[in-house]
Amino acid sequence: MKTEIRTIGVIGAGQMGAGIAHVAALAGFDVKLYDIAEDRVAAGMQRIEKSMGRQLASEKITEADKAEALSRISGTTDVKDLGDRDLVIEAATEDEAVKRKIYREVCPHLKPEAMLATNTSSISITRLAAATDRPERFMGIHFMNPVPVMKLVELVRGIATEEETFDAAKVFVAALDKTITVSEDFPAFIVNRILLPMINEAIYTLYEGVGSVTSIDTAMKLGANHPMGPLQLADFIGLDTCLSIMQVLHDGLADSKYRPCPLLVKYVEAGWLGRKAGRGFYDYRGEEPVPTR
Ligand SMILES: CC(=O)CC(=O)SCCNC(=O)CCNC(=O)[C@H](O)C(C)(C)COP(=O)(O)OP(=O)(O)OC[C@H]1O[C@@H](n2cnc3c(N)ncnc32)[C@H](O)[C@@H]1OP(=O)(O)O
Ligand SMILES: NC(=O)C1=CN([C@@H]2O[C@H](COP(=O)(O)OP(=O)(O)OC[C@H]3O[C@@H](n4cnc5c(N)ncnc54)[C@H](OP(=O)(O)O)[C@@H]3O)[C@@H](O)[C@H]2O)C=CC1
Repeated sequence: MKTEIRTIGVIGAGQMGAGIAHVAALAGFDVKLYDIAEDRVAAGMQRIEKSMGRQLASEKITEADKAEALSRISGTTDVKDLGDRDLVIEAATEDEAVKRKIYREVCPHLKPEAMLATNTSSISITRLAAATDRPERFMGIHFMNPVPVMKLVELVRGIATEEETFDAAKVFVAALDKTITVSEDFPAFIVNRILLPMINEAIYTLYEGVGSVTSIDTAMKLGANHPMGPLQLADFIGLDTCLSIMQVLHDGLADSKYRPCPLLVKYVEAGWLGRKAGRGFYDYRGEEPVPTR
């Protein structure tokens, strides 16, 4: 069944869902942004407006581009509104139970030929596909944060993903002017298999008192030319997402080297989830970010 993608649904209006809606609308696709609560959808729409404002300010887009793109995005809390979509991308919380529940709710409303994809950072595509009614038209389309800026999209096929699904995804990602890399379906794929253990090691470096928040981030920004320090990046990603990815690696690869740092667990238990919670390894509630330890 050949899939021509013209209309997009995005599930989850958080930082990634909003970013995916942003780039798809700018590329000319009609987008419906779904979340469970009106205030979440509204927050996602505001995030998109702000992010397009940055691109306007730096003359990456024109006022007309912004206005046309925003007119292509509509928000909804009614899952039935996704029934006319050619491709639905799930970008909800990195929690397998949440994702599986979403698929059970959404699939009965989708067109038979619609594709369903997940922006998961780490979870088995094959296992998630088995929770849908369309494993042959399901795959991982993994954007990077922040979506409007990062060139990479990681494509991951499940064991049942059909070739025309993969082909349609490649055409869609190319239309967004993104570059793909293809990962096999193993825990955390390529980017996060390499990046998150580095972030986890930075948290261990802090936990063991080898360095402070400032000295660790300065070391990697100036010593390894990273654009963000690893602790700053962890806050940017979200400490709950970082912990989920480490748990997927630890459980999936059964190697103690992936055990999440106890300090990361503590921060998540405290609700200090990073930028999105106002506080993580840095406190973002003042003028400038201030280390929290
Ligand atoms: C967890 C997963 O599953 C996978 C992942 O995503 S892992 C995380 C991958 N992402 C990274 O590693 C990001 C690392 N950080 C960076 O690349 C940079 O710090 C950054 C691009 C985020 C910001 O760059 P910077 O030079 O420090 O700041 P700044 O100059 O303000 O921004 C550069 C551009 O990015 C844009 N930008 C910055 N932050 C942004 C955001 N949160 N959302 C949208 N655009 C943003 C700015 O508007 C600016 O765009 P223009 O050129 O159009 O003006
Ligand atoms: N953060 C990052 O740097 C990256 C994350 N990802 C992946 O993208 C996905 C989203 O991450 P991110 O945007 O950071 O997460 P966020 O926590 O920012 O956003 C998740 C969104 O999903 C919503 N949500 C929760 N449950 C449901 C549901 N049942 N139906 C619809 N929406 C729901 C949340 O609402 P509420 O807040 O009310 O729970 C929230 O708005 C995850 O799978 C993550 O691993 C991929 C690349 C990078």
